[in-house]
Amino acid sequence: MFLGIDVGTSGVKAVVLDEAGAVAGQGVAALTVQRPHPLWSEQDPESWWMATTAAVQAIDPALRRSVRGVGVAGQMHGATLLDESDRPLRPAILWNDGRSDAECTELEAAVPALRDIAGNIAMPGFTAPKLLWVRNHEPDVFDRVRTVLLPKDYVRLKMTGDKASDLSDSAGTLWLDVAKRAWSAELLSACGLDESAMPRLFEGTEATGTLRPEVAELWGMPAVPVVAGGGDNAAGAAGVGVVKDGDALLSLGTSGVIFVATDTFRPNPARAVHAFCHCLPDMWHQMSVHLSAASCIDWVARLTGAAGPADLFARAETSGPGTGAEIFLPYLSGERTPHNDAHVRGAFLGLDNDTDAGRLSQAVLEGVAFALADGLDALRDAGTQVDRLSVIGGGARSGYWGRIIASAFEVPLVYLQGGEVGPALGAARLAQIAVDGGTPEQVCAQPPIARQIDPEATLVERLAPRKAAFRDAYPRITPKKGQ
Ligand SMILES: Nc1ncnc2c1ncn2[C@@H]1O[C@H](COP(=O)(O)OP(=O)(O)O)[C@@H](O)[C@H]1O
Ligand SMILES: O=C(CO)[C@@H](O)[C@H](O)COP(=O)(O)O
Repeated sequence: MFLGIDVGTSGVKAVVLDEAGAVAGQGVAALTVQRPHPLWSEQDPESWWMATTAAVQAIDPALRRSVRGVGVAGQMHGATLLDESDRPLRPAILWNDGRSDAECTELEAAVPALRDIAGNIAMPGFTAPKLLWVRNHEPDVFDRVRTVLLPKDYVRLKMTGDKASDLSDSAGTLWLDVAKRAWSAELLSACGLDESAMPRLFEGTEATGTLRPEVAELWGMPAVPVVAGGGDNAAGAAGVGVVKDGDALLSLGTSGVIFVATDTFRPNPARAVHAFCHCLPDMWHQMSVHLSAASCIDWVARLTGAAGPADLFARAETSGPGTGAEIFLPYLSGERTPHNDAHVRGAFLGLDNDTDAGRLSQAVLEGVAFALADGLDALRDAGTQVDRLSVIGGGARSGYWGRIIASAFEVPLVYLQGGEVGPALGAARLAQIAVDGGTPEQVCAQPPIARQIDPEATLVERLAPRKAAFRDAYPRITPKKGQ
């Protein structure tokens, strides 16, 4: 048995895989996001640790006793700043925090080679500009920073006592030389840091330490090896067999992500396409990243008084896809791909006297699909072909949303067993490689197909003018780009 842990934004998911690689048990524990000021998005690192323990303890004790290795995955980019005693100095600044726009400009000016080394535009979601923001705005905190960790690596520190990370997650800091798979002294020094503040780097398939005896006892399992794991998207890719050049997935978590595995480092920062290491050796990936995807489901459910995602989908279905006048722009936290705009905010357009909760809900499902379709186009403009997508994340629970997305993309969607908990599944598979051996192709093979959703000709036709109206709307709602 192998345990995989995913420190997501909405909650921690823990799964146990059996010898055949199937999900034998799982536990979840919710997390909340704090937004004390406009543009800010934070979580308390201690809440990750408490939720991780709760999620693991929710798994059947008999399964836990059989665990032979643990893998960790998690939300990327979050700046977790520790003092000399490894205590958090402030709440972690998350991947969807937009406060560090000015510091992105500062960083690009300080290191003209940044886009070549890091493979990406400096965007506020990444870790490096957040550190510059702390240096500029909270110098007392900055002076006391001894270690910077990513969310899953803070949980690892609590699990094993080791400061370690994998390359897929570390690439999202903007301090990694992504081609060389090593920290870049030049990028670190532009933020007043050096390698002594950074965790040791491992491939995602390598063990980084062993569960501390007191944690093993708390979790009811042996003191087993802990593997490096991956950022949630790369680990999700390992979970659903996105391991060869050109394999692709769509993640419908708090964020929406289109991830394409590549066998070489192919930076193409135009239109905010990301290029990072994969969590598998000698592999990289490209991504389009959308800051609000399934989170919009929870948001509109709250707004319209729906009981939760399932109720929301039932309401949306009553109005039917592609029929309303309403258009939704899902930029509740700003957007990365393709706009790189931390300041844009969401909007509903085309409201009329017939607008009701069902039509608003339907517009939200379509608006997220159109934003993701913009990301797919950005990847295609970067020369990347996508012929089909495996779906992972909580949003994979809805076939109705899948119909809308497949037709907005004009690309088939494949749903694989365990896809809803893909990053945790992948983390467990990486632990299996570290403990039992085997190649990524063998251990991280594609799970059995649960269903496939193809584009529907009539829906493609109905959505096309709505997608065009969506695209026209962005310049009109943002003074920055629309002037
Ligand atoms: N039945 C459902 N249909 C569609 N989406 C759902 C359903 N149940 C939960 N979700 C969505 O799943 C999201 C959480 O997905 P998850 O992959 O766990 O995100 P994260 O990793 O960011 O925490 C929630 O925002 C919620 O809207
Ligand atoms: O910022 C990114 C990727 O660059 C996000 O994908 C985060 O990694 C958060 O993931 P979820 O919580 O939505 O799974």
